[in-house]
Amino acid sequence: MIRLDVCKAAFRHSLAAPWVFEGAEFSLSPGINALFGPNGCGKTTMLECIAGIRTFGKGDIRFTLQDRQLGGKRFRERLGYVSQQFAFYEEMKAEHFLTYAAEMRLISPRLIPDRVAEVLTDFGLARFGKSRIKSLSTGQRRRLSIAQAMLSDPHLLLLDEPLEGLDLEERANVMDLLHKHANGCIILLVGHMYSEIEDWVDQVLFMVDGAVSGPKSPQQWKTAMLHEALRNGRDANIPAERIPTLEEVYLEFARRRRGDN
Ligand SMILES: Nc1ncnc2c1ncn2[C@@H]1O[C@H](COP(=O)(O)OP(=O)(O)OP(=O)(O)O)[C@@H](O)[C@H]1O
Repeated sequence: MIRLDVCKAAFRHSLAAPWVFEGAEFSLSPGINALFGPNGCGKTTMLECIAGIRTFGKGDIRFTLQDRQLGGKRFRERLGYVSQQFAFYEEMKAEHFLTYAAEMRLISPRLIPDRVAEVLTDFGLARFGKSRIKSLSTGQRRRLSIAQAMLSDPHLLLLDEPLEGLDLEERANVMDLLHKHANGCIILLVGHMYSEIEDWVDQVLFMVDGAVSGPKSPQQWKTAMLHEALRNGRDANIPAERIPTLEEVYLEFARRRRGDN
């Protein structure tokens, strides 16, 4: 059993600042989980707090792996994190970069060459192992950034806008790769590609005005919104003649959350 619980979590940048989010409470299990919300609502901050880069002002996380709660070093060993502005050593060749990243993770030296070859192949980069990072395309770089996070086979993978700047085909490639690794790993990604990635996404969280709602599957979000629209005599801004898209559900959810009727 693998599970991440975020318990009554809150964050603010200083004692004088307002809470970015407060009372956030949700549980995630293996699969692809997406955290959606408007610019500046606190998605990156939430990932950084879960990763331990920032500290919650209130609340906590619990990470459970096979009935054992892991914290500190043991938690970090199970964690992969790719930030929005992932920094590379541009002059390094891709395989040297991965070897270096594996050494930093204290992977046993005798296992490193095979593991590096494995992730290069897994992420469709086998023929770019000897290429300098500065010569890779945006999509190849993005795949390399996720590949380095997968080196230690994490059970929790946090990805900040992993599809940013990628073309349609590359976005599908990255989502396919994530789907392949989602069995036995909690993947939490943040971004703005709602309907476009919903076929790959198992659970969705919405973050609006400092509160987190969900997780629910895209289907559950749609059903919930349709039920609510029926209950309220269809005052909702969602179509009557077809199943709403995830974008429409989110926009309606945000409108209601803000009391903007
Ligand atoms: N170092 C900082 N000091 C003060 N406020 C900050 C700092 N970093 C971010 N913020 C504020 O915290 C809030 C949350 O920012 P965050 O980057 O988490 O949002 P986001 O939802 O990831 O946004 P986006 O979708 O644009 O990436 C924003 O209002 C932002 O202006």
